[in-house]
Amino acid sequence: MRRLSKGPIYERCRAALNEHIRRYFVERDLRDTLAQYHPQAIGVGTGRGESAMDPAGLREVVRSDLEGYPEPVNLDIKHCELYQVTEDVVISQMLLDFNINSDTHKMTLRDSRHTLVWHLPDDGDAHICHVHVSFPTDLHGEEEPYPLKELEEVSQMVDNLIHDRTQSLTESYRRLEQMVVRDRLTGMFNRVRIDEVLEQEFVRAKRYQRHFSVIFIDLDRFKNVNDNHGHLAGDEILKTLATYIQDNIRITDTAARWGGEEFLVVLPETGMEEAYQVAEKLRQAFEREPFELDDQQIHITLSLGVAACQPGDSIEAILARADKALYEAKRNGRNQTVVSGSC
Ligand SMILES: Nc1nc2c(ncn2[C@@H]2O[C@H](COP(=O)(O)OP(=O)(O)OP(=O)(O)O)[C@@H](O)[C@H]2O)c(=O)[nH]1
Repeated sequence: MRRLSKGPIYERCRAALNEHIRRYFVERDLRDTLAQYHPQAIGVGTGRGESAMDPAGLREVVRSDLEGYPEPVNLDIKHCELYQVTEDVVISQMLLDFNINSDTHKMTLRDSRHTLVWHLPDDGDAHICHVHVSFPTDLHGEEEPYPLKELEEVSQMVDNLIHDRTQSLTESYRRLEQMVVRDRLTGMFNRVRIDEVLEQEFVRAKRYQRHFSVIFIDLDRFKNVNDNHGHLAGDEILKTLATYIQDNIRITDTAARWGGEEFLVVLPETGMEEAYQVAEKLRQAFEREPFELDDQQIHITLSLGVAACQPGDSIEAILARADKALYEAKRNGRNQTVVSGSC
């Protein structure tokens, strides 16, 4: 634990502490005060003991304090120190004298110690994770009334808790993202993700005068497969094709299920000629792959349409050309690759 006297962490924590003093002791505003507490904040003293070991308990103590005496509190901050515990956890410790003197309340408290554990995330506001208040009147013998050491342990615990929560949030976010950008059946990216990739590729190609190509891939006479062998068999073929495409493109290429039995591959840094070769390699190898359906071996073919980004293009125009090329491939008898324009 290191005492802070200057630097960005010091300034940030000092500003948060000043704000806390204003909200808690001057404004006495419950909502604003509670907004500075981390949802998992616990604590409150006095002495060594803690009276609120759960977040709801702590909030209740704050509420009854502020509602019990809503007037600004006269206070004299006699001493204030900040200690850094970890990269984003700081402890502030203040020694205060209070003086409340109204018609209904009269109280003077000297040398009250307020210790707060702050979490200062890189990407968010500072929050109070732990509060400890102690009054010297609670001193028994040699007992340490301001247990910094213990708070260090508590802050470590809070730090771990926040770390765990962040991890589980990241995991939930990842799962959610998977649900949003992945196709349920094949596990491939869906339209949402490929649209983003197209956008990025398009911007990059335009800015740096680079090129890229796209390939539409469509199963031939797939309806027959569904009709003759059932929808589940059709699903298996879609899954096989998805894996097959993934396994046969470069790591820098992105493939997605565009919809139904149609797939799209985006190939950065790839001109028409090269994209055509990729498409043909996929087509020829897939044609050779036999499928075992209802004790029959069948071969399924692909039709492919290729287009490359040209100067003055738009994403819609590139996709429209690739789609037109695919349509040509179907019209010309299927099981072939057609490029839009010349290679
Ligand atoms: N099993 C299965 N079939 C699907 C899925 N999505 C689309 N299909 C089927 O894909 C077939 C597409 O039929 P069509 O558009 O007539 O195309 P096609 O039979 O492949 O004929 P061409 O494209 O002209 O060669 C339909 O039978 C759809 O039901 C899916 O998720 N699973």
